[in-house]
Amino acid sequence: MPRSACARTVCYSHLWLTWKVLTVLTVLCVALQLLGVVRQARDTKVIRPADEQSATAERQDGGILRSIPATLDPHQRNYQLFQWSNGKNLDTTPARRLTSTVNRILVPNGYQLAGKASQPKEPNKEPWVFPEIVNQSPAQSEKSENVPKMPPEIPLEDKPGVHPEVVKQPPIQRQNSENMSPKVPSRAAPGVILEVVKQSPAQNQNSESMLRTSPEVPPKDEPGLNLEVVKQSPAQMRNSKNMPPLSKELHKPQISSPNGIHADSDNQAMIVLSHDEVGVCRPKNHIVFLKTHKTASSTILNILYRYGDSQNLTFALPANMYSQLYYPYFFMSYFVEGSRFGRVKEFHIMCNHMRFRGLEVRKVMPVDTFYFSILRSPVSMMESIFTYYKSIPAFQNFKTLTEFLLDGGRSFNASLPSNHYARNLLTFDFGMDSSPPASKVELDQRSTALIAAVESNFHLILISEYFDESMILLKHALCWTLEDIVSFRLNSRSEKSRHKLSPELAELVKQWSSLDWRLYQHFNATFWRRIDTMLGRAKLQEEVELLRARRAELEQTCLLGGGAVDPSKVQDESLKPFQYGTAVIQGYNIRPGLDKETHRLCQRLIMPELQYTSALYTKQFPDLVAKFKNRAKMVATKNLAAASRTTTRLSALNHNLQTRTAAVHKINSQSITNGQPQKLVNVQTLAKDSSVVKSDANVLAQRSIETQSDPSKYKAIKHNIPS
Ligand SMILES: Nc1ncnc2c1ncn2[C@@H]1O[C@H](COP(=O)(O)OS(=O)(=O)O)[C@@H](OP(=O)(O)O)[C@H]1O
Repeated sequence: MPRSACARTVCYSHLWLTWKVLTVLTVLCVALQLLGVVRQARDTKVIRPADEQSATAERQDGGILRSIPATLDPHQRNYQLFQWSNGKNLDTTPARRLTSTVNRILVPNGYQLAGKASQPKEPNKEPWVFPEIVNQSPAQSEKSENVPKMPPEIPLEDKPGVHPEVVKQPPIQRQNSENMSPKVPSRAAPGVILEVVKQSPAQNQNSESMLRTSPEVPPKDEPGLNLEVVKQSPAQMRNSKNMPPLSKELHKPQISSPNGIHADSDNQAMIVLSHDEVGVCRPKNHIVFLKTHKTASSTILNILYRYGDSQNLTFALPANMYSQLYYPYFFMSYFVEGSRFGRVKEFHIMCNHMRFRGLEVRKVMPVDTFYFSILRSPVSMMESIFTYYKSIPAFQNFKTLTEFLLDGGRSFNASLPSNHYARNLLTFDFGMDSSPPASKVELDQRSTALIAAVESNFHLILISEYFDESMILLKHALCWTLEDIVSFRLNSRSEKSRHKLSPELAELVKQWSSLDWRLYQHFNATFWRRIDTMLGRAKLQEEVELLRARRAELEQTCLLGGGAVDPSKVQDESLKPFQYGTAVIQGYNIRPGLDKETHRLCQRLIMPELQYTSALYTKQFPDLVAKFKNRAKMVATKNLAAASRTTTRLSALNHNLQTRTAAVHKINSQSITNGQPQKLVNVQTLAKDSSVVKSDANVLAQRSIETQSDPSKYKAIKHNIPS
């Protein structure tokens, strides 16, 4: 073969080989790509509901659920990954999330419980993170103009008794603006139906009951479980026979947890919450209680205060000795005293009024925090609100709630300060948009979003109408004792300031606060399902009776007259409850002659919110209180000096005035003698000067008296409502 032909053959064979290899590689690539597409499609199908829920919740809750900022510290970041991780066996609602993380409860991704660090991780339980959770969303950029940049320091020189928020408060309308309000989901609305999809097969058996109580189903047309619950009278509530019908879960086989609590085998959230890996019931000490308004929340606050106080736990108290966490602003971590500069290393309990914003709360509280709150029927709540907040613009011009409701909102201006109290207050407190939905479709979408947001941020929602039952549920959730949850009814109106609403007016309230009504209906139903799955009615009734017996015993021991009295009859001024609006808030008198220990216990049981908050603040921050007192003293001294200067000026002016008056009189009498007109105008000017100086002196003197008194009283204005 000629050399050239030989070279060509070699060359072709190489090319041929290369071509063949390339062809094989191409085919392989295409095959791999196809495989990838198929797998992705399958995965997407599996995860879509949860994905949609977390993504939609993020959009809906208007700042409660945001994407995870890269700037968060690893501790916080890990918690968030835990919160919204879309693991195969994790769920977004706290209860099921907990169920699916047995032995690793409330431990973020990658974290191991103490003493278990060396344990191998269970790969199938390792939650994986959905990419869009990590990427920052546009919603992440804070709408900071809606919240104060720093806790507004109270300049003591400023108007005494006036809460700075009254002055600085932006129109509530701004807080409800689109920026902060949850967006209505564009994709399939999350919520109950999606939850059913995500449930375990056993849970799915109960999907019928879940769907029945879904907010998608109009409550009016559905005489289901929740309505039966709602319709009960207080007398019925006390009788177990009249409790809502048992939900299906009760008929399923139950297992006993190590401490004897019965629980459904596939729904162990409550057990998991309070038990560690070896099943030991450990009292929970990291707690957030969203203190909603007019829902018996002050009674719960007292329970939490007593528990934390007796165990020397640290409360996340409002900065600057406020009584609320700068409500109605959206909560910011720096509203908490000691949260800045790492002054307080660990907070245990956060429970003062706030407008909830989960992301900010989680910056303050540890990862294993238990979140709970309480709801009350918007109907009885509205009656209470109207009496208590009578001075807000919405109610000012109406003599009765009936008149207000019959007006149908014609004179209601949502943008006026404090008017948020008048409509969908629960929704507002949970940090959501409380403006009324424009249509039934919007109501469906927004209430679904609201419920989803509450479910994803809270482990337990209690019901005020079933207060004692709620306390039993809470006791098990926190692994506390009966003694820990016993309480006296606080912040309660006397009978004479109560007005019963007719069924027709009750219907008007449900329409007026339609979001709150949906929220209440949903959680009323889930409350009873919780009872059925966690305890069973018989056990619940047994424990409720024990609780009531203990309360009766304490009432006999502690209370003079055995019960509540009107504020005018409260003997110890320091234990008088805060009075507001046209409500008459009752208090208690302690029986005399008690031993020191019992007296102390009784005193704590009846201590109203403001006084207890102030006492805890003083206990936690004695140095700051001393500073406040010093500042108050300094301001008082300054004011006194100013007042005395003014008095000196006043007497000089008076003297001057007398001299000038005498001079004017002299001129006038000469004028009269000479038959000329009097120059009275001079006298009037002098008198005016004198009265101005006098009133200045009075203001300063009053201010100095006020600032000399207890600074906590000076600042503890419970409600930020202009008088
Ligand atoms: N244990 C118990 N069970 C049932 N209801 C109770 C309980 N304790 C307090 N209350 C009632 O709760 C209303 C006061 O609620 P809050 O303390 O949340 O009010 S506040 O927002 O802190 O001002 C107030 O309601 P009204 O009396 O209707 O105004 C209280 O009577």
